[in-house]
Amino acid sequence: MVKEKRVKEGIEKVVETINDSIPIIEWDFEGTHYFDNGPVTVQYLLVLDALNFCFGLFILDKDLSYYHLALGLKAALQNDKSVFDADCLQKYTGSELWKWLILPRPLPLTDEQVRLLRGNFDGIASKLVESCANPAVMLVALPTCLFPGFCDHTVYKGHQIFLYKRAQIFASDLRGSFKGKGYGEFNDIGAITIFADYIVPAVLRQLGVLRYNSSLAGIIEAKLELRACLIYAVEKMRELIWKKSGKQVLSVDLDLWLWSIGVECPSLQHRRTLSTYY
Ligand SMILES: Nc1nc2c(c(CN[C@H]3C=C[C@H](O)[C@@H]3O)cn2[C@@H]2O[C@H](COP(=O)(O)O)[C@@H](O)[C@H]2O)c(=O)[nH]1
Repeated sequence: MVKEKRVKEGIEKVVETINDSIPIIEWDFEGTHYFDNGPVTVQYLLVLDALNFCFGLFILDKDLSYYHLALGLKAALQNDKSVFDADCLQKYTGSELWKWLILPRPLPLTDEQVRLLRGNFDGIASKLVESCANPAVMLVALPTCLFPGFCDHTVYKGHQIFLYKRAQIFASDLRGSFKGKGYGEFNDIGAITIFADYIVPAVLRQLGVLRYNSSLAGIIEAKLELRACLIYAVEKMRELIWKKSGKQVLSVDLDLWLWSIGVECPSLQHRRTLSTYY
């Protein structure tokens, strides 16, 4: 599916176009996220990223997107500051969730989403963050241990592959939201890779880095390969920028740039994916 020489050519072209540095996109450029500079924001982000999947289910409903989730949770929190307390989270049912998110219609699979929220949640997300010495690495490791819904790994041709999209987004969201301070202070953010969803591979395809036949997107194995190739290509892109200019760009910044291109390009062709992992 991916030819290394072509990937290399595609990456060289992109790096040349952006003049060895990536366009800086501000976190929450859309203005959709809750922020109060304290532990409630951490709780909000953990709940958000626990549910940050399976918008692919709304394949028949183009009006619903990630933004409905971010805004719905924000509105719920503005209405009641205790809405994400652990004892409340324990009680929600799937059908309660969609009413609570003020969505125009019921969401499929919400019972599964709520089950994942309950997970091993023993209360306070900010304490989880405070307990991590190397926050980025630990914040990917801990949720994947504590919450089965974050365990975005699979076996591929006899090898276990770890992608951990949503756990990594949680760490990156903390950093972005708190602007690198307090709960968002990370000394190891460089350890995080790009977040392998179904939008950024399509952006890299549009930019000429990845080439694939869109009919492949229906096959589970091909989807996994695509997500893995995305991570590979972005690591190569960072490497090339480093070699050419000595600049150390972060995958989280590359992600935000590429993701923002994807969500702001209505003509971008990507298949939404039915998965609780991404
Ligand atoms: N690679 C990558 N994928 C991301 C995000 C985010 C959230 N980023 C926010 C955080 C701060 C920023 O300002 C952004 O607002 C969501 N997604 C994924 O996209 C898909 C949305 O599909 P649709 O249902 O069509 O809206 C879905 O799989 C969702 O999990 C990201 O950052 N990177």
